[in-house]
Amino acid sequence: MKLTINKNSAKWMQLPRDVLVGHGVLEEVGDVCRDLKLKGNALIVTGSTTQDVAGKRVSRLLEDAGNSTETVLTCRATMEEVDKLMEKALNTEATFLLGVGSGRSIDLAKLASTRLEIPFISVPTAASHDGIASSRASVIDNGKNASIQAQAPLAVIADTEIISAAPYRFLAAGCGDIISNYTAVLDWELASRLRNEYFGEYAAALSRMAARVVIENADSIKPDHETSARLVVKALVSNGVAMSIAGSSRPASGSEHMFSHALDRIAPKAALHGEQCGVGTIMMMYLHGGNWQEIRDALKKIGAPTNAEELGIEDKYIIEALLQAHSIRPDRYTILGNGLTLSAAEKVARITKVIN
Ligand SMILES: NC(=O)C1=CN([C@@H]2O[C@H](COP(=O)(O)OP(=O)(O)OC[C@H]3O[C@@H](n4cnc5c(N)ncnc54)[C@H](OP(=O)(O)O)[C@@H]3O)[C@@H](O)[C@H]2O)C=CC1
Ligand SMILES: O=C(CO)COP(=O)(O)O
Ligand SMILES: [Zn+2]
Repeated sequence: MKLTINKNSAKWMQLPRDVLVGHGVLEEVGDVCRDLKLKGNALIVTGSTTQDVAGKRVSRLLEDAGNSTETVLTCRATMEEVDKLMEKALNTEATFLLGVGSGRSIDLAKLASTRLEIPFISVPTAASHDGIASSRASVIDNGKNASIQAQAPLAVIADTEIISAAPYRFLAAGCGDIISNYTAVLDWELASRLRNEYFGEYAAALSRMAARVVIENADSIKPDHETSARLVVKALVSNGVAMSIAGSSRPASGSEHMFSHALDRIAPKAALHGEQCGVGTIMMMYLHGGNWQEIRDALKKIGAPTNAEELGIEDKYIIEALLQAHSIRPDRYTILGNGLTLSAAEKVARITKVIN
């Protein structure tokens, strides 16, 4: 028997230590820091909207708990912003960072704290993708979108009162990111069969389970509904755990993510990450010969986009992204193989009703 060795696997699985999900848990931020022995100066990384949604409150709560705080407002997820944050953290002698907001603020705090080798806490204000609890970060580096291995948050504080009050589009996008686990795992299995790549049964099972839970509950995921926010946040946290166990993003990112990453590069105005991944999953499931209609129906029930028009992206960019997707990450083997022909790309997009 030939053994496969997980060359990508992390030497140890880095997981958040405290995960708080529920109504009003933001109030616990001081206690969480105490529990984790985080003392001294906190640097809060947030955005112009999210500072009012949660950032200012986090600052007040931490100061009440005896910490001093500085706040930095971010507007772009770039490596230059990471450098600026690191400088600010060093100048203010920050002992830990908090990312308060959605993907951009959390990723910037994640990367800056990783490089400074100090802890960080993730405080999502929207459940738009699984970066809220994972050890991956996405930023623009030298003009290109880069997915980088980083540290996992030491704690995740996901207040469902705040998350359910965010624009519903974010929660629906989070569902798209979770549903995409189905094709990500199919791609991973394929790579294991065709390339003898390491396949992690446990991480794959966890990943599939999160997607199944969201699909089975698609009817009950609704706007302004804390139970929906709680379900989606838990599935997103579980995705972060699956990636940590795998030591890579394989359980949650396959050909459908490569399609989304290609759209980010090509489309003049990209949609949300999870929205693009959801539409990608419909098409990649068709290529896998699976039940793409089930994916489409679930996304429709949730109220997430299922076609180019709903993404706000012209058909020609969908086709171009399908043609370029395989080259986004040449070392990640997927159903896209060495690439689709133009006629195959048009066929999958038409049959699955992504374009007319
Ligand atoms: N680490 C990972 O695995 C992944 C990372 N990403 C990265 O995450 C980023 C995209 O994240 P995403 O969350 O989709 O978008 P953004 O972080 O860009 O947030 C979108 C907007 O939503 C606003 N917002 C957030 N929460 C609320 C709220 N409660 N009420 C009102 N407005 C709110 C933000 O405000 P404000 O301006 O105040 O922040 C921002 O303007 C990209 O940088 C992408 O590369 C994407 C996928 C995976
Ligand atoms: O978005 C992700 C998982 O949902 C992260 O995956 P990537 O490795 O493609 O950035
Ligand atoms: Zn994703």
